Amino acid sequence: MKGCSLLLVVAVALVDADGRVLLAQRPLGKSLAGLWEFPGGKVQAGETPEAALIRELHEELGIDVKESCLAPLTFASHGYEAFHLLMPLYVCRRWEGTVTPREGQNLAWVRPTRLADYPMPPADKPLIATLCDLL
Ligand SMILES: Nc1nc2c([nH]c(=O)n2[C@H]2C[C@H](O)[C@@H](COP(=O)(O)OP(=O)(O)OP(=O)(O)O)O2)c(=O)[nH]1
Repeated sequence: MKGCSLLLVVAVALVDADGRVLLAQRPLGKSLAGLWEFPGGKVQAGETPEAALIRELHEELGIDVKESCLAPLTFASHGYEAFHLLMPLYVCRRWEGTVTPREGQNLAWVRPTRLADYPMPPADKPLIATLCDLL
């Protein structure tokens, strides 16, 4: 394939005490607007995936997560038009603070078996089965 750039994005399945997973709706004006995704974002140059995730969770949701509370779960690999997305998905059941939509995004706590009710980016759809099996 010619000129395919790899984009590294890190994301997390935050799981609450009832076993529900947090989804965030992508705001209007962004790519994939309106779709429901796992919190996270792009890994910046010089950053580890874990550090990027901890930073994004603080910025987007106002929570503090320790690296030891992040466990690798699975990953997405998906070819979008403009780039190929490689997205490790961690699981996290422990954090400090209250989940708050700091960027005005809609949030939903969703049972794994109901994830398919929420329209997600194409990269995320194959992750649902794994979440149902492993959470
Ligand atoms: N955080 C997150 N991003 C996802 C998921 N699924 C998926 O395809 N993505 C894509 C959407 C974006 O192209 C990229 C994440 O970029 P980002 O969230 O940090 O940046 P952004 O909204 O400004 O993205 P963009 O408008 O520049 O495309 O990964 C997901 O479950 N969580």
